[in-house]
Amino acid sequence: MEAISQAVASFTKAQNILNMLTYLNLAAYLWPQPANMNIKGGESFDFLIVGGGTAGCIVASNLAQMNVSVLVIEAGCQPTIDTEIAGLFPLSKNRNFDWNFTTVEDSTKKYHRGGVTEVEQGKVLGGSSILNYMIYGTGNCKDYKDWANITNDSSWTYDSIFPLIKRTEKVIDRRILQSSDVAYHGTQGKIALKKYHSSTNDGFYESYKEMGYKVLNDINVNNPLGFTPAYFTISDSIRQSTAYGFIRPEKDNPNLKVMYRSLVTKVLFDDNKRAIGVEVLTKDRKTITLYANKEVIVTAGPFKSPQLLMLSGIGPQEHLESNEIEVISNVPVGQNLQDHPTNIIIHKLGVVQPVSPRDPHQFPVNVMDGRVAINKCQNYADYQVLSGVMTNSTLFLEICLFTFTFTNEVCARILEQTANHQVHFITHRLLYPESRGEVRLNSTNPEDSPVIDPKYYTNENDLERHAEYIEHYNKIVDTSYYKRLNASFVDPKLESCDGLEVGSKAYWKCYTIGMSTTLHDYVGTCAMGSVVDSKLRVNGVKNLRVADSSVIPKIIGSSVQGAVMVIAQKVSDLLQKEYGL
Ligand SMILES: Cc1cc2nc3c(=O)[nH]c(=O)nc-3n(C[C@H](O)[C@H](O)[C@H](O)COP(=O)(O)OP(=O)(O)OC[C@H]3O[C@@H](n4cnc5c(N)ncnc54)[C@H](O)[C@@H]3O)c2cc1C
Repeated sequence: MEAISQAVASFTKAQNILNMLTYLNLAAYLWPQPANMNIKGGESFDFLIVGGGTAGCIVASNLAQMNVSVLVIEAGCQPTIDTEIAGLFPLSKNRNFDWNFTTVEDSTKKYHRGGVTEVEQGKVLGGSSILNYMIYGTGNCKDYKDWANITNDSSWTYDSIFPLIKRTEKVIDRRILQSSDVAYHGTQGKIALKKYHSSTNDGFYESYKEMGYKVLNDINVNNPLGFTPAYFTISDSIRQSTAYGFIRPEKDNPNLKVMYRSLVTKVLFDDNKRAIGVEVLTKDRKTITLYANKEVIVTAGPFKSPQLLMLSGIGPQEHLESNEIEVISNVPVGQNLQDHPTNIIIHKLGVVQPVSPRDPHQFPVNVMDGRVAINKCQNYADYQVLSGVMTNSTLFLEICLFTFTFTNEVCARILEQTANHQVHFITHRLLYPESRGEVRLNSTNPEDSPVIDPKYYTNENDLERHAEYIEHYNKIVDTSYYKRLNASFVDPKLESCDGLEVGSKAYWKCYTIGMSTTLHDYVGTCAMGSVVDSKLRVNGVKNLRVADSSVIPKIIGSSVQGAVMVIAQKVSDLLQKEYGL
């Protein structure tokens, strides 16, 4: 426990130093200057963008280049300098640019601080692309075929959206650029993508080959299954947030204005249910009204977009009426919440390693990305494994305690068993969960957090499948490389699994729940096909769209930020066409 106290103390100290840096706002020159002082209530803009997050920055930048006036209203601040340094991402948690949400009490989070999931979400220009883990993926053909089927709109198939992926990406990885895999990526976009190649991982790739999996230069629609170095939204050690990639180059564009620390509290409608503007609680706590000549675009993320719609009268009738909100459109806002249930697995490697110093400019682990299908004829994965070697127990504790918020006891028990050894740190995700959670209003106060209930594993199949897949992956401990390393699975000795034989089916089920966590891939709460149509227009009203992670109707088979960027590019094209811009 002494190691835990030390880790907590050094983590807190580092965060305090960074918080002091935040006040100096050293990176302010990179971003649009705050328009707060110049904007008075009653003003109008062609487009109002609610939330300058991952999607909002792309939409705002695209529209501003089309010669229309665009106002981004962002609840958070300008990005601080430390958020740009890729390796500092674990320190972003619980800072003032995180909404600091928590889920309802959750029986799958018994071994987490507070018995809940701490849900991080960016409250800053760039949104969650400022504090995410920078792993990049766009899903596979099946994902977009599912979206096209749900919306009955073939413009969502992979072939149709590939130009949007290509337009966003700027692959800078030399091995991809020199291979035929480059055909599946963009090289001229605004989000630079890099892979970390490291000989440390060679033995693991040997193990994967021995298990019958492909080791690939790249995972893409041509080669959807196998293991490869993960893509990161990092270039020259700098996080490639959408604020950095899309807004920074437009910072002096007179068409683009940004209000910071300003919370949109309501979308306003005329008698014909046409969205005409928004009500805003400004930084100095004045309530003002701003108008949209053309449309209001909501890009406030998977929790705040549904909350704002419900506060504005768009949502499930019964829930709105119970909150005494006048119903403008009765649609299932807040339902259909999805995330990839994620599990942590630790393998102790028989390699003793002196603590290696950390380089804040590098992602702290060389991550391998694996996509595995149980049925080898299937062309999409059932589970994804993101893993890498940790050579530093301080880093392990930081990730265990703060990133994944396991209890001190669980982290200490793992540490005891792995002291001074390298560990293979594995995150194992169920890619296609069937459970559906929900987001509800806590109250009619827009400053309150919404109620978040992910309902992980409430569909029995999810638990059965995830436990089976974890057992399936864990067979890696029988490979020659693992034997040579004298490597072994670390049992976290969860009280709820007492008496179960390690490796038995019952054990894996118990383990799956006990060690479950999240990588924050929340989607689906204003889903296409039910809340919005395939052109992202909110059903039952006019001139209002939602265009962020919340419109994803079915979660994709990879990390989600690439798909969020696709959605933002798509809505920009739709607006350009519809308004002849
Ligand atoms: C900690 C973390 C790690 C992650 N890691 C990865 C990863 O490695 N790879 C990956 O692909 N995905 C990852 N994700 C998920 C991915 O980052 C998100 O899915 C994506 O960024 C969501 O984009 P968005 O535009 O929907 O919302 P956001 O980017 O969250 O943007 C919403 C914006 O709206 C603002 N806002 C909200 N309400 C209001 C309001 N009422 N008024 C004004 N402004 C408002 C917010 O402050 C925010 O800036 C991670 C997410 C988190 C939180």
